[in-house]
Formats: sequence, structure tokens, C-alpha cells
Amino acid sequence: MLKRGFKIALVQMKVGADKAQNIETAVREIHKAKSQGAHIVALPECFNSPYGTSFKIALVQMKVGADKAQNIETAVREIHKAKSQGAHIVALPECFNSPYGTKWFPEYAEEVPSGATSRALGKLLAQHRKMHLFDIDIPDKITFRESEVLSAGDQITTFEYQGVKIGVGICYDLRFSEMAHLMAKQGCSVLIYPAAFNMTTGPKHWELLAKARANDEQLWVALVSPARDTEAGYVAWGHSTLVDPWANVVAKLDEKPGTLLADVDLSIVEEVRSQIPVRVQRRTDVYDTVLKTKC
Ligand SMILES: O=C(O)CCC(=O)C(=O)O
Repeated sequence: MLKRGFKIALVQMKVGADKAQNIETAVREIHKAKSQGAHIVALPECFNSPYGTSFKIALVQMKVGADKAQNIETAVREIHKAKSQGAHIVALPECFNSPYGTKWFPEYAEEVPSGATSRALGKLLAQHRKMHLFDIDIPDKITFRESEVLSAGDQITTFEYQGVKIGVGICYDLRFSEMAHLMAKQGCSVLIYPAAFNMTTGPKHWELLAKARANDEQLWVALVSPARDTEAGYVAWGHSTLVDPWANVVAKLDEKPGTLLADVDLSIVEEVRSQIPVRVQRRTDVYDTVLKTKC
């Protein structure tokens, strides 16, 4: 007698940033389903990569002034504009709602998430408290002591968007490779730093540090600055920048207001990590035992 019907297997598999691993999982599950009698095996959409192979990021280099409500309005308008242009993730500069300077922070500070800025932006996914406060003194150039009015955070901050893990640091945090390393170890493929470098350290270190972190950790790095305002007490360097895991600058703004909109191709993370496998070549046996005791 002819038996009608067939067995179908729907594979609900875990999809991560490692493409080869995703393919291996898919093939293993297909064989498993077949050995259990499946005639047809279906895999999920984008089973080989978390969110297709890329997403669009927008870095909003906005003009920030003394009018807080106006700053928030600008931010919201630019987010909508970037979204209408296809952005999946939109990043704003450090202190986008207030002029940058320790004397302003107490006046512009808000509770999170009940304050006006959080309310205007909507659902809170994660909250990062700057871990390294900007306390520097370069004679005749720039002296800044954030620790006079701010207290530092002590947590790594990551969030997930469509299976992509993204780490967040603020400005001076960019200088600390240990922090980027921990975020990479937690599975990040992208690090975003809202920042506001200045006219002394900007030209020296802004791009260098973005490339350094991208190269060290083999991931995407995005830096987003306010636009330069030469009338402001603190003059921001601007130059919002996106660097790929090969440490190439793929897009960069100048100092004027504008939005950098670009694709973040996640397959490059895997490409670099498999071709230059430093992640599995670290001599932690030596660093942690022999050298740590000497240094
Ligand atoms: O590291 C720098 O040069 C600038 C840092 C900074 O402006 C900040 O942390 O807000």
C-alpha cells in the first residue's frame, strides 16, 4: 500500500558570529534529522550569519549647544532621518544633550531612565557608565578633571541587536585596550565609542586609537563626535570615524555637522580572525605566570 506523507525537520539552531561554526552546526543537524527519518530538512533564515552579513550604522555628528531641549530635538530628528535612510543602529556623540565641560554636568545631568533625554529616546537597552574618567594635564594645551564632578563606572557594557553583540565605551575609555579586550572576549563584533576628543589629542590619537582597538581585537570600531564649534569652551575634534577589522578607515567625516552612514559587514570579522588567528595564539601561559610575577 502506498504510504502518503513525508517527515519534515525544522532545525531551530543557534546562529552566532562564527560563519564556519554555523555551517558546521547546520550540516550536523541535517545529518541528525536524516538519520531520524526526515525527508525534508529546513534551516532558519540567515542560518550562517547573525543578521545577514551586514547592517547599516549611522554616526550622527551633530551640533551641540547650550539649549538642552534643542539638542534632544536635533538628536531625535537625526535618528529618524538615519532610520529612513536604512540605518539599523544610530549612535550619538558623548554629551549630545549638553555642552562638554565639568561646570555644565551638574546642571544638565538627569536620572536614567526617567529624565527628559531618556524619555525622548525611548526603551533603554543598556546603560554604560564611563569607566575611565578624563583626567589629564597637558601644560598650555588642555587640563581636564572629570573626577571632580563625576564618579566612574566599573562594568563592561554590551548589548545585542539581531544576534550581533556590540560593546559600548565612552571617549577616554577608548585609550584602554584591556577594556576593549574584555568586550571582545564577551563576543563583541563591533565597539561603539561616543566621544569628544579635542584639538590637542584629536589630531594625535583619535584615528590611531580607533585603528589600534580594531586591529587588537579584530572587530569594527565606530567613533562618534559632536561637530566642531570653535565658539565652545571645549572644541571637539569631530571626524566621526568607522574602522573595519583590518584596521582600514572605511568612512570618516570632517569637522562639520553630518551623518556617517555605512555598512558594517560582519563577515570581515570572521575573515580577519581566521586568517590572522591571534585570538588562539595568545601566550597567556607566559603572560599570566612568568611575566606577571616579574612586572
Ligand atoms: O582621550 C582624550 O584625548 C579625550 C578624552 C575625552 O575628551 C573624554 O573622555 O571625554
